[in-house]
Amino acid sequence: MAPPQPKNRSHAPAKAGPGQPGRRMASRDAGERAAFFARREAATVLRRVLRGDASKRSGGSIKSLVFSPSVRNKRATFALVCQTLKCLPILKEVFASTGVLSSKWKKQEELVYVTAYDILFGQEIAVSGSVEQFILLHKDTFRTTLKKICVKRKVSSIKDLISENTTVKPKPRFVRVNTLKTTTGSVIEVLSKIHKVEKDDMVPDMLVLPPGTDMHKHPLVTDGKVFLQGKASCMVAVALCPKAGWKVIDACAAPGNKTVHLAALMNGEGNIIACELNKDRAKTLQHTVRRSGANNVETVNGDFLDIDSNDPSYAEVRAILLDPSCSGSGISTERLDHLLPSHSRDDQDDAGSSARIRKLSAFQRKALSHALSFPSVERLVYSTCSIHQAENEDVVNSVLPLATSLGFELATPFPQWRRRGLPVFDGAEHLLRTDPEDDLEGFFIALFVRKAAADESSAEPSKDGALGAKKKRVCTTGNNGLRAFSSLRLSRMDALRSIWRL
Ligand SMILES: C[S@@+](CC[C@H](N)C(=O)[O-])C[C@H]1O[C@@H](n2cnc3c(N)ncnc32)[C@H](O)[C@@H]1O
Repeated sequence: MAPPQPKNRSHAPAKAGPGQPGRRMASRDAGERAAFFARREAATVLRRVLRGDASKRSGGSIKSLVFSPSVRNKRATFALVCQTLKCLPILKEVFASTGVLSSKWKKQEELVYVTAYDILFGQEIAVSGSVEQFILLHKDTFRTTLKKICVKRKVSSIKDLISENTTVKPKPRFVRVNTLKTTTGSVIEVLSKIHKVEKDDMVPDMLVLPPGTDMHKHPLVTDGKVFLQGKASCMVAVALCPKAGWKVIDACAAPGNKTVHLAALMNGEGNIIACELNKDRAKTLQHTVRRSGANNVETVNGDFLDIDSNDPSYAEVRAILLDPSCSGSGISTERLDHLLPSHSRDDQDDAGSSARIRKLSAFQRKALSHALSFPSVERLVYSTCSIHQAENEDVVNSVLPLATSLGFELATPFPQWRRRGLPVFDGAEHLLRTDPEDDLEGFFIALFVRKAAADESSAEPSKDGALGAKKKRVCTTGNNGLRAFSSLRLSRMDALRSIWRL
């Protein structure tokens, strides 16, 4: 029976020599110490993940919990948490049939699971922690039970047992070049020395790397020259297409990936007000803004709904990006939710989850109506990373009478994109959906454009067919290969045709 090997573990297995391990920490070798601490860090993260999952509250995705500043050995912790989660149903079955999990161990069951995974399936480093000793004491019983489970399920190895429900198609790694700090050309030059790098054919400054490419610690990322942002997420700011110099609100902004993307699209010119309700997430937002080098972003820790749209300081807001809290059902694979116990219970449509979606969509409607009330807004993007109609088409449909009365209409971002909104009302074809099958996450984008602004912009071009003597920065969400903000002399009609396909 071949045990599965851990992936991406930075603490290499250390061979315990005769006479080892010593009883005191000081005498443990580096491998033992690393394993000892990694198990405890992983257990802390696992507890938060499982509690969030059990209560149906989002306690944060596995990734966000692992990559929080309090976790020191992120890589090892991430690997250990994911591997333990993959094995969790089997481990629970083993503990249930052996009956060794007394109330004493149940109090620290996450550490028991992590250690059991690590000693039974991962690295067999025996250290003198009490949980480690407990697992070692029963190791042979656990192995015998595992063999019986394999026989019962008719699989030849534990590896097969574990991969039964956890295999996910690998996706390319998308990265966005932060043009406030560097150029796409220079990033390609650096990355192509070690990876196959391609330019995305639709989103400017987006690069596509092979699945599994780990960029988390790459200097380009830590220096803020590159952001690890998915393609669908990047389509949102490109769809909004704010002009350099505009005043823009990012209404629900943390962690700030779209805020700094907007800043880059605006070439750092103009003013972005990035609003975030949650205090801790507002700090993350500030950190993201600092890392990006954007100096036209003002962060506000507060409720977007409390911003008075009639306050003269917001009278010049021309564009709003509204990416509110949502169920995250479109990025559940990315968030590794398929590893969570609730996923396997197939309770996605139970009463608790419908109530949660109803509550979210009520907030989304309120926030979208509020965004529409800003007097000078010309362009407004509403986006979610949800696949639920209740958070997407239904929200847009419910505000359409208000939007129409205020002079807005739906426009078509990325007209060449095939997958549009669910056909549940006239005009849903303007909406955009992305799907995990497109190798992306499940995102939804609606673009509202104020008719007066569109009409004014679509006035006949001047005699030379250009926007004016000066080169204008023009945003396109159009055809393959076009840059989002190319310094091109485009005729007004051409520009509008490719940008705001109404
Ligand atoms: C989906 S996330 C935004 C992700 C962000 N746009 C990005 O790309 O990095 C939604 C955020 O909205 C915040 N939020 C929720 N309600 C809010 C409100 N009433 N006002 C401001 N922010 C809010 C949440 O705390 C959360 O950080």
